[in-house]
Amino acid sequence: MAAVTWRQARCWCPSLLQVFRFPVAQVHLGRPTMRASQQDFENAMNQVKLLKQDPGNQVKLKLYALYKQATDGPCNVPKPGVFDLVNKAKWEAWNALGSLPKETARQNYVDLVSSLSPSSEASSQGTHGADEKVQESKDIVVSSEDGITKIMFNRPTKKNAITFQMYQDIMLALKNASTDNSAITVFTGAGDYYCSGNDLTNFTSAAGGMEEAASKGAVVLREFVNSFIDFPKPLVAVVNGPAVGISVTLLGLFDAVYASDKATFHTPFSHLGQSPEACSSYTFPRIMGSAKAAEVLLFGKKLTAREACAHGLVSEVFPESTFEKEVWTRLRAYAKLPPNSMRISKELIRKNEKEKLHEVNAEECTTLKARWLSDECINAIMNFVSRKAKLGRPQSS
Ligand SMILES: CCCCCCCCCC/C=C/CC(=O)SCCNC(=O)CCNC(=O)[C@H](O)C(C)(C)COP(=O)(O)OP(=O)(O)OC[C@H]1O[C@@H](n2cnc3c(N)ncnc32)[C@H](O)[C@@H]1OP(=O)(O)O
Repeated sequence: MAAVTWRQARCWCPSLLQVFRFPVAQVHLGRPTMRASQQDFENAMNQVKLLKQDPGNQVKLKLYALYKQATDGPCNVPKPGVFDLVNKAKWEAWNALGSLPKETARQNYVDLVSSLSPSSEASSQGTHGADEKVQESKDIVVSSEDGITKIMFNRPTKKNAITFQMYQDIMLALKNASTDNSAITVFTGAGDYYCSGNDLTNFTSAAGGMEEAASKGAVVLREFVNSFIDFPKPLVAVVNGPAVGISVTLLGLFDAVYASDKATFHTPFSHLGQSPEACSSYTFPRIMGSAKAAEVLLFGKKLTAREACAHGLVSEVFPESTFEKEVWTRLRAYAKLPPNSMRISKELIRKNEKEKLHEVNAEECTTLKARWLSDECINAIMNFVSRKAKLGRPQSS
């Protein structure tokens, strides 16, 4: 429906840059709380006016929506009538942003404008079209095809363990995916593992002392998990093999989890002297009941894919031989569903617990920061680094 309306709108009004006037003078912004400052935002608005090439109607609609969200907040004006095609298309684009925070909208606006400017056209961020790589980074590969943005852990020789840089790349990928043309976003892993969790050398290789690394780690982790809590589109995990640590706990924030029958789910936090993250101290008991969650989070009980499915963490398990084919066929069909409807439904589902999730995330990060400085954790990491310990093997003291 939206596409038809938009096509009609385009016929009626070829120059939508004129229709979407960006009222710079009317901007009243609060104190910026994220990275894009008011100045960045205003610069971006000016940059839009200087664009040499028409960015296309889709992009202009997106810019309009982000601008309105950043300045006025969520759309709460009446929907224009069916014959007011242009304003209806603008309203729909704005409304689709749901309760996206003003600061995030402002940041996304700045990012989108910067991706349109000539200097960044050749940069690594790409243009979010169909079937193309949209983000180049060594260990996180992002591509977009058939309405699906795929974010792939791509460090198979290290079982896709997540480095500090990969946390940053994933946050950027999610930010881009939240406003790109795709309907759904999918995480998966390259090679035999889905992901072996946090790279245990993140802390040992960090510059500065442990105290500094732990403080930085807590900040990065909080921001990282926030980007999953706030992600507005359907988020799906295609778990192709074993998953460990944070790659498991994050699944509680996904909308659907499809697993190969060779996948396993392991959260060995006590073995590592650590504590749960990614809101799992809240989501896991809700998903699987407190008794099973305790086994998993306190005692590090590894779940098979079928067990994880029986306990509600996994949506469906597929035989390894047909896993990729079946899952991607299904996802391509899901990606054809009306995107606004999916976003709005997700927002309804998440709305009532978003605040709680942010609260839990903050508390888990504070707790983890202290854990990372504990002897229990430092010993466990040193044992791993010096090859004395691996999951499943008894730990030396
Ligand atoms: C400045 C600080 C910035 C911090 C940024 C934010 C921090 C956020 C932290 C969030 C907290 C998350 C908690 C967790 O995720 S806990 C889980 C951590 N993961 C593990 O404990 C897994 C450790 N790995 C293993 O036990 C085994 O490797 C394995 C996964 C069971 C696989 O065993 P297998 O025998 O099949 O294979 P190898 O052991 O030979 O592995 C191949 C190589 O991969 C390296 N590897 C694997 N996993 C990790 C890992 N998690 N961290 C670092 N390296 C890993 C392994 O060492 C091998 O490397 P090699 O070939 O060079 O020896």
